[in-house]
Amino acid sequence: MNAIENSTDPGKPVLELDGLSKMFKDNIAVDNVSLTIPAGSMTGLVGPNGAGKTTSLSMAVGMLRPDAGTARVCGVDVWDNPTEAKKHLGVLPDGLALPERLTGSELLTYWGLLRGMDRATVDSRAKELMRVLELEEADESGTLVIEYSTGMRKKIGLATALLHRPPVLVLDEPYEAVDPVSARVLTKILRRFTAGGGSVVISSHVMALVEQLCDRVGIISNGVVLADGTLDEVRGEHDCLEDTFISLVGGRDMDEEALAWL
Ligand SMILES: Nc1ncnc2c1ncn2[C@@H]1O[C@H](COP(=O)(O)OP(=O)(O)OP(=O)(O)O)[C@@H](O)[C@H]1O
Repeated sequence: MNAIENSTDPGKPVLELDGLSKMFKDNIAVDNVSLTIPAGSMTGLVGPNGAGKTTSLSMAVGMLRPDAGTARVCGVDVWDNPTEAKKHLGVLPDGLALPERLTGSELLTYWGLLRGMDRATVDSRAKELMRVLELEEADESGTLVIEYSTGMRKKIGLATALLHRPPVLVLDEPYEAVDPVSARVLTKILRRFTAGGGSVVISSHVMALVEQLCDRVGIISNGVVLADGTLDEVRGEHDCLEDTFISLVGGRDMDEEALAWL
């Protein structure tokens, strides 16, 4: 597979979330979320803690069954046809569920073969990913994934998402715990990926990062999408995304009396 086979007509919807909803007991975590992600775009999903970002993304990629609504990737329903849908997806979930008693490159080999990739392609891509993501040294010293730091786990998770070069990447907080040098590398990788026709959805709390990286943004709060569109559309007349975010989500300050014992 190469970038051409995996790219889609620019602007064509590649990820379509329609009316996704999820309740945990009596808590409405996600309430009728609909989002359309066009090919070649980089979309940032932002929202306060507990807003429903992870729940929405988990339903979008077939990791959590919605109570209602549908998710389609490249036209394939994620729940009706999960095997086909997952071929089009690279996913960095919140918290990795990976075999951990392997080195990074062993994990990538296992992952690639499981996805039906040929051995030579898996080997060369795994080697390159390990080098670019600066995990090579850990690999050479035989470090197992279970011994990785939080940031290293994030990077190996990204490598598994990228390995089969899917057309759509869904990454839950990919920059969290990643050092600044690796963050730059990651930005380069994601930019190259979208320049080649790929589409990316990331969740993040860092408005400046989303503003710098993404061309589209969705703001979610209490399980509801409050705004979505191009960065300019969502920012509207505000100077920056953070101002839009606070005006929609509501800012709150700590009252002077709180934590007086500190
Ligand atoms: N497995 C679960 N069981 C019960 N409640 C859950 C579960 N997962 C999430 N929730 C609840 O669903 C709501 C949305 O959580 P979610 O993790 O999607 O938010 P988030 O926007 O990703 O938050 P954060 O930015 O803090 O990671 C929260 O109220 C959370 O407590």
